[in-house]
Amino acid sequence: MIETNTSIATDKRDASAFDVRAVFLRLLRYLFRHGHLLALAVGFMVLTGLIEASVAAFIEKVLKNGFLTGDQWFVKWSGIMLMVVVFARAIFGFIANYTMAKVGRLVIYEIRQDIFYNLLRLPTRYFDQNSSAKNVSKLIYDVETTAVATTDTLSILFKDSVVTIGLVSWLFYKDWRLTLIFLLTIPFLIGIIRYANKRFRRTSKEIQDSMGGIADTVKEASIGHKVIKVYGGQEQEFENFTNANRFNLQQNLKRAKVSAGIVPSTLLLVGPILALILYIFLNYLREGPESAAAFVSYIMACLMLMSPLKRLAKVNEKIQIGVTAANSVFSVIDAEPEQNTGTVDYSETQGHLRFDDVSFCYAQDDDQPVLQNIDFEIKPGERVALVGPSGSGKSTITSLILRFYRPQSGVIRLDGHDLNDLVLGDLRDQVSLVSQETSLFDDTIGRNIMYGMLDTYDEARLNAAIKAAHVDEFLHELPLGLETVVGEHGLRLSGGQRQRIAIARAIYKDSPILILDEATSALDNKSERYVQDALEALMKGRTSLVIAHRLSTIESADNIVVLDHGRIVEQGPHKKLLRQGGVYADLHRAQSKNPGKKGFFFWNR
Ligand SMILES: Nc1ncnc2c1ncn2[C@@H]1O[C@H](COP(=O)(O)OP(=O)(O)OP(=O)(O)O)[C@@H](O)[C@H]1O
Repeated sequence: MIETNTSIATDKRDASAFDVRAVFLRLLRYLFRHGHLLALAVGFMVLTGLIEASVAAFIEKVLKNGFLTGDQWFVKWSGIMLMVVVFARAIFGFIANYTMAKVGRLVIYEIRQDIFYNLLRLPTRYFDQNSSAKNVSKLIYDVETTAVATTDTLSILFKDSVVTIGLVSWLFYKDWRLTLIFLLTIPFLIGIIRYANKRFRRTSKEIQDSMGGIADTVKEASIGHKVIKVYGGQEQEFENFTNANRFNLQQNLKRAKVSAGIVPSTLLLVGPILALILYIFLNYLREGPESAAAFVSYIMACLMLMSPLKRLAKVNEKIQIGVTAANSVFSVIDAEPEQNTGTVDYSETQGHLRFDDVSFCYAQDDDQPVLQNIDFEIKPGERVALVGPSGSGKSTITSLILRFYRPQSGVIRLDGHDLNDLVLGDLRDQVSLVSQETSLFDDTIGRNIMYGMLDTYDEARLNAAIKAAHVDEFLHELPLGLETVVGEHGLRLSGGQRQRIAIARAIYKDSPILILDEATSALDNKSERYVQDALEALMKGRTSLVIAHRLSTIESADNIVVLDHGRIVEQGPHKKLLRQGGVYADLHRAQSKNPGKKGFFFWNR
């Protein structure tokens, strides 16, 4: 929650720090991709506007030709004329509204496509800094707001402008002096709009951020619902949610106040002017019955002008809302994707990995690097184990191999090539990862095992992976077998079952380099033995980097790299390290006395 508040506070300062014009033009470019539809919508809006604007003239005709002079032709045909006009208005209105809505939906579709396309290519750092809930909020709320506000703006600009121009022309035609008086209100209207603009831009940005805050809290409460129950965190979570929800309410109320204030302010301006017009008409222009028709038509036109004028007065609100949401949306589309400048096309690695004096920190301004002067190698087919207390940098080393991050200094080489020189996709094709958090997708077991490799479907290979990872042991108990959908994050499976699916995925991928991070931690003893056997077989002949908290599983490793505080404190095979009598030997002794303990709780510092 503290984080949410902080980010909101930071964003407050940036609320208007973007180029509104540039964002608006960019938004228009999305609309102009559907130029033909837009032209159709605008064309019919103009026609609809013209029809609406002609109502005042028609009323005058009805009063004059119908009531005063009793023109027979008019009396006979006026009903039909009215019907034709109403029908035309209905049909034109339908075409205009539907086509504009279609343009809006297409823009929403395309912006979402662009966001998600880039999201899949963003560097890991982006996800470290932006919560998934905020991304969801941008994709759903901000995109919708952007497109709806933009299409609404266009509708107002084209239809209401035509109605306004039509009615104002009619007013000028009837009496240009009175109309000039009426138009005196315009500069004041512009003043009100300018004031509202500023407020809107700020509150719109804050509303978007508060939506992200709400999404964050709900996501955390859903994912952590068990912890919340066990530790009685309901009150704390509810308080977090209340804060986010209240902030959202406050910002919405601020916006509503400005929004609700615009129309009354315009009415306060226009009211006295209308009274003045009434006074002038009744006192100076009242000449015979014809002037009554002209007066009714004139006042009608003035009153009819109110609605489009009000909407035009609020068009800036729409633009501000749309542009602010668009700015948030474009920030994801513009976020720089992972650097993939490598040119070495390297699809057949021998699996020789080497760290040369590698140092790394997550944030540039960190005083203490997370990894310092890391030097070790894994020759083709070798197995190297990383051990060390929690936070010593083991997972970070695996992240660097997969190039989720780049080291600040030193070089990591694969078969002599700097990893940065390799084509990113090629590098990752060479590596399989089974990590602590098993990432399963809400899809079937079969598709989870072949994730990203569906085009390589090979039944025999799939069955072999299922067998080797002991997935078959629980598969036959599931009525739908491989077609069983695992639920979000695989929540409908046990931890051990999830991990076996992840191992099967790695086996199916059959890549020359393996990274196993706590690969068997979620398995019971029986399954673990089976899986350990499967992994042993799998690791044979492959370059493997294993992070295991139980030393018993890595005794046979070719090299054991012992880390502490991001530095290698010793390395060598199991026996050598025991003989050396250093930290590894201490740890081994401690774990032998407490075979149940898996972690480095008693790490000797
Ligand atoms: N994405 C990140 N952003 C900033 N700091 C991070 C990030 N990931 C890890 N760290 C920090 O880097 C250090 C090393 O973390 P790492 O996950 O590599 O340790 P580890 O040895 O794998 O720990 P464990 O055994 O608990 O998994 C820790 O201090 C951690 O707080």
